[in-house]
Amino acid sequence: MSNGKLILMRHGESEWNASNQFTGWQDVDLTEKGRAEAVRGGELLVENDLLPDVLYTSLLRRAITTANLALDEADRHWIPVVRDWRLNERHYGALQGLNKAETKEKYGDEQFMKWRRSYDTPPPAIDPDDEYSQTGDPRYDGIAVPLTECLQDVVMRLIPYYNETIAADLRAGKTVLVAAHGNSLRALVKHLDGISDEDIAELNIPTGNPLVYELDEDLRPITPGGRYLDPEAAAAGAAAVAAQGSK
Ligand SMILES: O=C(O)[C@@H](CO)OP(=O)(O)O
Repeated sequence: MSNGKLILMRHGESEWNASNQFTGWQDVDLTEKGRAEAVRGGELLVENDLLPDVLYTSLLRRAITTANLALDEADRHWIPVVRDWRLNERHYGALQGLNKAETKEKYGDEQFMKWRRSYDTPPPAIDPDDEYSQTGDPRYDGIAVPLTECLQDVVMRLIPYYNETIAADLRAGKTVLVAAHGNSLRALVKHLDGISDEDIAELNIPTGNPLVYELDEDLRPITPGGRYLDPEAAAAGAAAVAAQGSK
């Protein structure tokens, strides 16, 4: 049997994407534009004959709602769902809730980019009593809720999980939809494409645009970088993410 296909989908535009705030584990909703992106994502799945057999999501509303809207559009609302905190966005520590442009202005370009895109420098830790901390949130019962994470931390929580669960479904020939986040998907793409710790800084994932990977017998991408179902919108979307922080 040939391997299944892996479809990665970042959630549609969220309220805090629109207001340019660091989000991380904060559970914000989609905007109307984000909902429309999710529905368009579902249409693209149908147009490309890519109907998921199973859905993996984070525990965050923006990914869950994006998947629901896309799957409803594709008439695949009924497929099995696995939700796991390991697909959550990178925890943004004490930056959660802060405006990106103001943060860049206050700390300068270099520090801003280090916090946003360096592989191994986490932002300052959040106070567990901060209004934007997730400590004590019942959905994370039984796990050590992070107070901050760098991308390397996400790789270390996510890739073992991917290897045990999603990879097994792919080997069984399933078409797998992963609805997740900018930085958790950057961690997964880094692993799939073997991107270096330095080069991953340049990779940005657009909202609501399915990215499809066909995989060989070792689950390596047949086409490096995969294929966005709407490549033009993906290029514009990735450039917009890269430019966040500029006013
Ligand atoms: O705020 C966040 O959680 C992420 C994704 O929206 O932002 P960035 O692209 O700056 O890492």
